Amino acid sequence: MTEISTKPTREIIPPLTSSDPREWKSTGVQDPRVFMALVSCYVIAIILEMVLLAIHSFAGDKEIITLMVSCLGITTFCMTHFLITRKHTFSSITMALSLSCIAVYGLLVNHAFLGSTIWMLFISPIVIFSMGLKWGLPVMIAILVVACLSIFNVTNSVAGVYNVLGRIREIFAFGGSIALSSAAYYIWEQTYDRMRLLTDQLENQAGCDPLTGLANRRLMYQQMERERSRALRTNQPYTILIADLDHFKLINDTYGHPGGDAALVMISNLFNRHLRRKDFIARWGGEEFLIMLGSTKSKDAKDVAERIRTVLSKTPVKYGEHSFTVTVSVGIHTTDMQTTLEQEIALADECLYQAKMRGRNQTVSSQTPPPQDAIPTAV
Ligand SMILES: Nc1nc2c(ncn2[C@@H]2O[C@H](COP(=O)(O)OP(=O)(O)OP(=O)(O)O)[C@@H](O)[C@H]2O)c(=O)[nH]1
Repeated sequence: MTEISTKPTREIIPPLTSSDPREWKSTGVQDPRVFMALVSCYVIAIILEMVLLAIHSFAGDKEIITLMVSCLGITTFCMTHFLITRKHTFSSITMALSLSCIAVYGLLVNHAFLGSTIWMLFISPIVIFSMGLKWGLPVMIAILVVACLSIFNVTNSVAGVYNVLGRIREIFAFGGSIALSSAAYYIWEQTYDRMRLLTDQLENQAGCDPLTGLANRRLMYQQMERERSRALRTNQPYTILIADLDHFKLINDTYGHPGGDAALVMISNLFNRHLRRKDFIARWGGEEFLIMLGSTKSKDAKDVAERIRTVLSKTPVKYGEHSFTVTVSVGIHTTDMQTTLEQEIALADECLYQAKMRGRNQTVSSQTPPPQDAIPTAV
């Protein structure tokens, strides 16, 4: 008996919006909640810096005031960049690196800037979550090495107040924040990947026809809407084919419902094999398929439909010891970008009806001139 595969025969494209920081680099932050969370981080950093600035202004320490004003300027610049582009990688890395430099500078040059390395504890999560473990961890280790060299080379009066144990403690805390951030990132990545896999599986199941593994109507509408926006943007027309198997009731009556199912699976796989990966195909109804050919003009679409029709009529369906052929009628409509998607589907359906009326096992396009005998002759 023909083996019935219930595996999806083609990859279902997941929605574009993502909460995965690994994708923000190219798409920018799409999720409004994540966007607001990141903006809040910048606002909190600005408030903290303003409070520190106010305290040091009160104390009248000019050098620290200059450092705090620099921090404030950098954070404001990074937040503005993020608000405009919605991409946070550049902003967070700029902020993390420049604040590290200021912290190290404060430690080395300004002896009163005690505890500046404490601020570096915030830098590890920002860098690791922005760049990922692959790049973030080496960057953080490099910053840690610089911090070690700096903190143990302090020759000014800080050295007196800041004993060796204190320095070791600060470096240990900084190293600990790197280790903790890396572990948190790793756990998050594993959990996110697992969740993403499960979500994709659920989405696939919700959008798939269980028998053939093709997209169902719901998913097909989403894919068609996406292709339609692309076509309107690029001004490249797409074509809709509606293919309906001929006399399928007879096949069910002759070979039973399982025989009909085997034919549907074999035909779906055949359609898939003869279409490009960028074309969309769905099981539109019982023995009806809707195919959307992206960037395809009427003439080329007609060739594709003819090729599918011919191949199908020559390929026998094997079911147990039975072997039989199935034919298909196809309605074709190429968009003129003026009508709605529903109207275009209706026009392709009208062509399918014409193909059935003209005797089945044929293709009819809305651009095909009607047969000679249908044109009334002038008297
Ligand atoms: N085996 C099987 N049959 C199905 C499935 N869905 C619909 N059908 C059958 O497909 C047949 C469609 O019959 P009709 O609508 O009369 O069309 P037809 O016999 O193909 O005739 P034309 O379309 O006019 O050529 C019905 O017998 C349905 O039971 C399915 O999932 N599996």
